[in-house]
Amino acid sequence: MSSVPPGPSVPKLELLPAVDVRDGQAVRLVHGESGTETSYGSPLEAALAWQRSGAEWLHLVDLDAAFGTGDNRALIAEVTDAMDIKVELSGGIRDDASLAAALATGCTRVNLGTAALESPEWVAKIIAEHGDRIAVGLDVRGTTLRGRGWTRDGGDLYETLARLDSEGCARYVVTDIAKDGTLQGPNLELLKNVCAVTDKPVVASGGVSSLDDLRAIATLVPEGVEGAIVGKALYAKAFTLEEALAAVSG
Ligand SMILES: O=C(O)c1ccccc1NCC(=O)[C@H](O)[C@H](O)COP(=O)(O)O
Repeated sequence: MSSVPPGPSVPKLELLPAVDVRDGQAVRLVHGESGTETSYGSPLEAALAWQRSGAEWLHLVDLDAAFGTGDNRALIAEVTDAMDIKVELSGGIRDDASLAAALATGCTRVNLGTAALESPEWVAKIIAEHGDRIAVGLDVRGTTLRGRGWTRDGGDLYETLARLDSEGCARYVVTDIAKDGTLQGPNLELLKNVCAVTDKPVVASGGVSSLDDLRAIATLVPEGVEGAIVGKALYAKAFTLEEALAAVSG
């Protein structure tokens, strides 16, 4: 009787299936641009489906809050409450009120973007207060950070990273906007470059299109990549979440 040899093993990579919410619907954008939405129905149904498939994390984004076109706060709280898994919340968390609402959902951590660029003193304060519950999203075009729903330039990636590191930021979520929602593969070079200048864990985001992309990201675990967010590829059924989890289970 023949047996199938195991494939090449890669280090375990955390996977964070994404639910991005716009106007009450689960959507995916291209390059994070407002107006490029493809709708995938109920955010709660999408999140429950990822949980049923074995996800340990959910990456949940309030796009309206990120763009400043309103918010989906009640729905985000409902989805988070329905999860038995860890939840990372992103989108429009920029002041005490939005932070308090996000943390009150019981999410595991929040992901700050614009605030890290525009309100450095406040961000230093909340990093000191909340430690590991605060991650910072470093969303870049080239090496220029983008804030306000990725619509405005917000400074240099490496200068900002050095500042946040010195303030004790626990984790970074790194997105190459040019890749986001495009199924063109992750920017591995960017991930390596960020890992080279920080000892803090990095979560990769944007562009994952295949199981091989996930395996390629997993090869960067020894350099500091901890996880990968997967959005469009799951909605487009490029692979199943079960397959993805098996591919990078270590
Ligand atoms: O996270 C944000 O705050 C945000 C703001 C504005 C536009 C997009 C934003 N997030 C997008 C995501 O986090 C995606 O879910 C993630 O990058 C997945 O990308 P992909 O796998 O390429 O669909």
